Amino acid sequence: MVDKALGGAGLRGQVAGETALCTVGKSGSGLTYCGYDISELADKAQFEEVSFLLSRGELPTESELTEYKAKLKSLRGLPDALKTVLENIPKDAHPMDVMRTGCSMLGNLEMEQDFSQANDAIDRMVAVFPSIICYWYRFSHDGVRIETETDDDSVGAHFLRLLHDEAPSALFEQVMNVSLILYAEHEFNASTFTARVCASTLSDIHSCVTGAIGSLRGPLHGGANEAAMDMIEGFTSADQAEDALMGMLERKDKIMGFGHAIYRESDPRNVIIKKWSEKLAAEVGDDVLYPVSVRCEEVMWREKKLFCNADFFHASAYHFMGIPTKLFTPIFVMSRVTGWTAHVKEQRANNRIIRPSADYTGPEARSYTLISER
Ligand SMILES: CC(=O)SCCNC(=O)CCNC(=O)[C@H](O)C(C)(C)COP(=O)(O)OP(=O)(O)OC[C@H]1O[C@@H](n2cnc3c(N)ncnc32)[C@H](O)[C@@H]1OP(=O)(O)O
Ligand SMILES: O=C([O-])CC(=O)C(=O)O
Repeated sequence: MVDKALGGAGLRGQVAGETALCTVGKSGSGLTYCGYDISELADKAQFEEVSFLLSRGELPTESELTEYKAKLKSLRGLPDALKTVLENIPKDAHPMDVMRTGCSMLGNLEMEQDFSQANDAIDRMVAVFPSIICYWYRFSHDGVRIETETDDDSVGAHFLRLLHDEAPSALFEQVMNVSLILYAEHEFNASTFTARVCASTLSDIHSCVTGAIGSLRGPLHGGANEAAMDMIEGFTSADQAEDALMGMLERKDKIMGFGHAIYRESDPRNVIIKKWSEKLAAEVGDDVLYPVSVRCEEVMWREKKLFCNADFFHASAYHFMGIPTKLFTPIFVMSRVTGWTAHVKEQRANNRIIRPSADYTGPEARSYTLISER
């Protein structure tokens, strides 16, 4: 039964299915993965434990984690045909389009033949997505063909090494770890719903993920971290940021990195990434971007009761780690692939094709006029 008050545009407030993977805005700090609170996971877990949890349903034991990480390490290499495709994508392409093409090409080369192969396909995507984006980025921007098979212990360190050609500091590796955990899963958000709709037709897992990447690309969803960065780096001080923001609000501009479709008062991921952004600011000696970000947060709450979502302080955090803005949303992909694919498996396990109805608002029935008489 649809709640009329909440229903309508954007399917807001309507239940579109069941999930055992995640709660958003219900218990604990407001976000849980398979019952585990996000703040505890971000504080204590490795991203690979979370990835294992989402694909296997339980946290790994120590030996399972060791084996799982060894498997991910062994899957970081790129097939030659995929390298060729990546080398042909222009430098000015959008990195999310590179991810979309990379995932789709992987599906051509390593097709999921039947659903029993899902976990192998998922592990491969988790392991190889950082290689895909960095191989393209370094080839198109620096003119080098990088070796993507590294010995780094974590997905986050692997990504940073490929990007910067050196092992990351312990702090940077930890921030990447936290970031990947925070972005891993979020119930029926737009990109996950895309993946589930695709899965409901019994399509293959690479098609589901390719579609989801397309949905995540938009600035109202994952693309907001890049859009937030574009905005804050234009501000020269906290006071100037406040003036500019007041003007934007006056003009009714949408402020990227603020607001949420489900959370009403805060996004539990914000307090976590904000803390790490502050640590990074101190580490790199920033005295502009972090204070500017904090002022934006204060102004938005004071003026509009709008709060930072997961994306806002990710912008400064990634920037402090020397990550180019256009790679921000691909990092989201590297993480959310775990949530998307868990939903694909959940959809498959209890499937009915997703096919809602529409209220018709077009013309009344009318008869066809021959083209010669129009
Ligand atoms: C990881 C993620 O994907 S988190 C989301 C990332 N996206 C962004 O940061 C983009 C900016 N934010 C937004 O566009 C929206 O807040 C969304 C898309 C996240 C949610 O959209 P909705 O569910 O429609 O928002 P909601 O119903 O809470 O909006 C209420 C009002 O606040 C306004 N509002 C919401 N967010 C913002 C914002 N960031 N800036 C200015 N106004 C806003 C809306 O325009 C709406 O006003 P209206 O009723 O006059 O149209
Ligand atoms: O849940 C949403 O609508 C968007 C979001 O925060 C996410 O996908 O992480």
